[in-house]
Amino acid sequence: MDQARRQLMIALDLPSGEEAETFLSHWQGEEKPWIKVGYQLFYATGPRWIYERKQEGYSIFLDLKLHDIPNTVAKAVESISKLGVDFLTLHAMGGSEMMKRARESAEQFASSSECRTRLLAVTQLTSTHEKMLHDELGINSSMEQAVLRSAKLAHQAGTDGVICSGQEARAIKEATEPSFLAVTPGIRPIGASANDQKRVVTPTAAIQAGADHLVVGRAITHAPDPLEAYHQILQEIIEARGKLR
Ligand SMILES: O=C(O)c1cc(=O)[nH]c(=O)n1[C@@H]1O[C@H](COP(=O)(O)O)[C@@H](O)[C@H]1O
Repeated sequence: MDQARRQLMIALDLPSGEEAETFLSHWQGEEKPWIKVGYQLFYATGPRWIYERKQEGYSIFLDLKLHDIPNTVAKAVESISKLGVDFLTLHAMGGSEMMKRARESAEQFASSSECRTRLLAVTQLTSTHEKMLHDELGINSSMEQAVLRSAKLAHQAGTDGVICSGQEARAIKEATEPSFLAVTPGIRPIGASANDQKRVVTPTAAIQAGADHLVVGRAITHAPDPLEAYHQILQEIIEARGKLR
């Protein structure tokens, strides 16, 4: 898979396995895209569907945003690791002990170290803005400080990277290390509606900020021609990468 395709992940926020498969048939004859499966599709289909897609050769990001006591999360990671998914999310707000136990489980239950499920910690959701952080969550720092605090905690606890907005990707890389993954949802091509997202950036801005992967849902899934929308974003990634050199 070329670099740009590896970087672009489609959030398959769709209601059933059947609809997801019909949607993915747009890519027939092309390399399989990276797919992210979140609450809606996972609760509709379950682990078997994920396992089957993995067997078909999809790279899968399972976005279950685990957040519970350390033992419960460790046991969940144990079950999920057996599916062989590539990425899995958990909330950094669950704390360092929870994240460490998750990492231990992922290592223990991977069928080999190359296929260990990589753990990504959610810092602050991209639907959160600074006023919400202060007024609703009781966090009295700036958004960047709050995100960096979670990212450093996740890094120390042994996660492979974080979910953040492209607005914070650069600062996270500087505060941790370049290989610590910055995966950025809240991607909006110029002119696209932000919907419920608050901290949005364009594909170009995310690449310029050093994002490793871009998660794109509605800009592709709701497009009249999803494959064309996917290719337009791929092209934008390729051009932005070209300008980095
Ligand atoms: O963990 C995620 O993937 C995630 C974290 C976050 O902070 N913000 C966020 O939007 N996401 C997910 O990324 C996708 C974004 O979808 P669109 O807004 O439609 O592009 C959704 O599937 C969200 O669940």
